[in-house]
Amino acid sequence: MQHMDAIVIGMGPGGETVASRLLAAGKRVAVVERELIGGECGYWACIPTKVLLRPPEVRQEADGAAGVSRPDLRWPELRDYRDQMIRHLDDSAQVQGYRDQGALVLRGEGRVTGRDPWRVAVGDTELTADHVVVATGSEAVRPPIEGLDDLDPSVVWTNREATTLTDVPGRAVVVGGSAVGVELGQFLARMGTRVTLVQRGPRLVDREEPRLCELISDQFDRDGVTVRLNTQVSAVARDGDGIRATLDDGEHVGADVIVLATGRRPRGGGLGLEDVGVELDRASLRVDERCRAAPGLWGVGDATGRALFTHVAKYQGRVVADNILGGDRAADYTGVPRVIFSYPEIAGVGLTEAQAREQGIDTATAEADLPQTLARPWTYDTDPRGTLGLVADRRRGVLVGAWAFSPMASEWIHTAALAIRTGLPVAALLDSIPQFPTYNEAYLIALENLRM
Ligand SMILES: Cc1cc2nc3c(=O)[nH]c(=O)nc-3n(C[C@H](O)[C@H](O)[C@H](O)COP(=O)(O)OP(=O)(O)OC[C@H]3O[C@@H](n4cnc5c(N)ncnc54)[C@H](O)[C@@H]3O)c2cc1C
Ligand SMILES: NC(=O)c1ccc[n+]([C@@H]2O[C@H](COP(=O)([O-])OP(=O)(O)OC[C@H]3O[C@@H](n4cnc5c(N)ncnc54)[C@H](O)[C@@H]3O)[C@@H](O)[C@H]2O)c1
Repeated sequence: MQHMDAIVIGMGPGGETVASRLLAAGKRVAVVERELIGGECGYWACIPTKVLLRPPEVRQEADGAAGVSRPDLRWPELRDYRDQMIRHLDDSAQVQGYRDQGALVLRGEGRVTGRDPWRVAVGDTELTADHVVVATGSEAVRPPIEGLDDLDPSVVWTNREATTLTDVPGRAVVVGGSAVGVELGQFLARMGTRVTLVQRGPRLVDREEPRLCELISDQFDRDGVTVRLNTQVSAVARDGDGIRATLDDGEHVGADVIVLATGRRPRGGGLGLEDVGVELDRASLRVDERCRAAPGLWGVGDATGRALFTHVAKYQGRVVADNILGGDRAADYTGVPRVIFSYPEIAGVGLTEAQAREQGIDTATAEADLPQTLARPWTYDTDPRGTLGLVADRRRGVLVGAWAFSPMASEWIHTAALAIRTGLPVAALLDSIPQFPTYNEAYLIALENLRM
C-alpha cells in the first residue's frame, strides 16, 4: 500500500490551498475529489454568482452615470461567459495541473478507513498517510416544505441549479433571505423574473447589523422584489404549468421555480470518521485552534462549520499547511470580512452592536451617510446612496465592528477589517490620510462622529 505524507479529501478552495502548499514544499500528496477540482466555490457558488451579478450592476451604474445610455442585458452572451467562467463544468486542466505538480490525483468518494497510520480508501485504492486533511465543504439545506419532494426536480433549485440556469424563469419564490437569497433574488429580479422572497425571521441578512436589513429592503423595493418577512412556505404543489406556493399566512404565490437559500450543512459526516473514533459536532468536523481534529487529522473550510466563506477556507488551508510543514500556527478569526455582492454591496466585519454588548463591551457607534458627507458617491453616481456604520470599544479605544452598504464596499471594508484585526487605535485611524475622493474617506467622517 502506498504511503503519502498527506492526503487531502475534497478539492475546493480549502483543499486546494493545503495541497498546493504541501506540493510546493516537496511533499508526497494525494488529492481526492468526487466531483470537480475547484469545489462548490468555483462552479456553483462564488464565481458564477459574481459573474451573473455584474452585468445588471453595470447597467445600474450606467443609469447613474451622466451622459451614458442604458446598456442592454443580453442573456445568451452572459450565459456563455458564465459557462466559460465555470469551465463548462470540466476540471481536466486542474487535474493535469496537480499531476504536473507531482500529486497523485484520485477521483471518487474518499473515506477514512483506519488510523495509526491514517488510512483512506477511494474506490479500490487504499493509501496510508501521516496526515489527512478533510476539506469536504458543505451542501444546501433542504427545508421541510410539504410537497417539495413531489415537484419535478427541474423546478426546485438550490444554488447549483440557480447558478447553472439556462433560461431566466418568469416567476420565482426564493426561500431564505440571507447571502444566497439576496444575491440570487436580486440577480433574477434584475434579469426580469418576478421574485417573491420569503424570509422566516423578522429581518433580511439576519447575521448583520439590523440597519442593513432596512437598506437592502429599500433597494429590493426599487428592484421590484416582493419581500415577505416572518413568513415561511408551508406547501408547494403543481398548478398547471407552474407551481403554487402556499405561505404560512394562507397566501398563495405563483412561481415557475422555487429557489432554496436556507443555509448550508457542513459535510463532516459520511466519511467514516466516527468509526475511527473522531467526534463530530453535528455535521461539522470539530477542530482546535490549529485546525486539528486529532493527531495527523486536520479540517479546513465549510466542513469545519466555521464562517462559511472561501477566504476563511483558504486561510485555514494556509494554517494547516504551515502546521503540517512543522510550524505551530493557530487560526484567529478576528476581523473576517463578510460581503454580500448585491447592488449596492452589503459588507460587515467584526461584531454587530448587539454582539458587542452581549460580550460586555462598552460600545460607541456612529454612522456616515455617504452622499451627504463625501464627494466620491457623486462622482460615481448621479443618484448616490450608501452608509458606513462603526462599532467601537470605548474602554480599549478600538473598532470592534463595521458595516457598509455601498458600491465597492467589498474593497474598502478591508480598512476596517485590518483595523479590527490589529487593534489599531481609533486615534491612529483618525490621523490617517485617505485618498480623495474615495469611499474610504467615510471612515474619517464616521470616526469623528464616534463619541468615545
Ligand atoms: C451561492 C453561493 C455563493 C457564495 N459566494 C461566496 C463568495 O462570494 N465569497 C465567499 O467567500 N464565499 C462564498 N460562498 C461560500 C463558499 O462557496 C464556501 O465557503 C467555499 O466553497 C468553501 O470551500 P471548501 O473548500 O470548504 O468547500 P467546497 O468548495 O464545498 O469544496 C469541497 C469539495 O469537496 C468535495 N468532496 C466532498 N466530500 C468528498 C468526499 N467524501 N470525497 C472526495 N471529495 C469530496 C466536493 O465535491 C467539493 O469539490 C458562497 C456560497 C454559495 C452557496
Ligand atoms: N458573498 C458571500 O460571501 C456569500 C454568498 C452566498 C453564500 N455565502 C455563504 O454561504 C452560507 C449559506 O448562505 P445562506 O444564505 O444559504 O444561509 P444562511 O444560513 O446565512 O441564511 C439562511 C437564511 O434563510 C432563512 N431561512 C431558513 N429556513 C427558512 C425557511 N424554511 N423559510 C424561510 N426562510 C428560512 C434564515 O432565517 C436565514 O436568514 C453562508 O454561511 C454564507 O457565509 C457567502
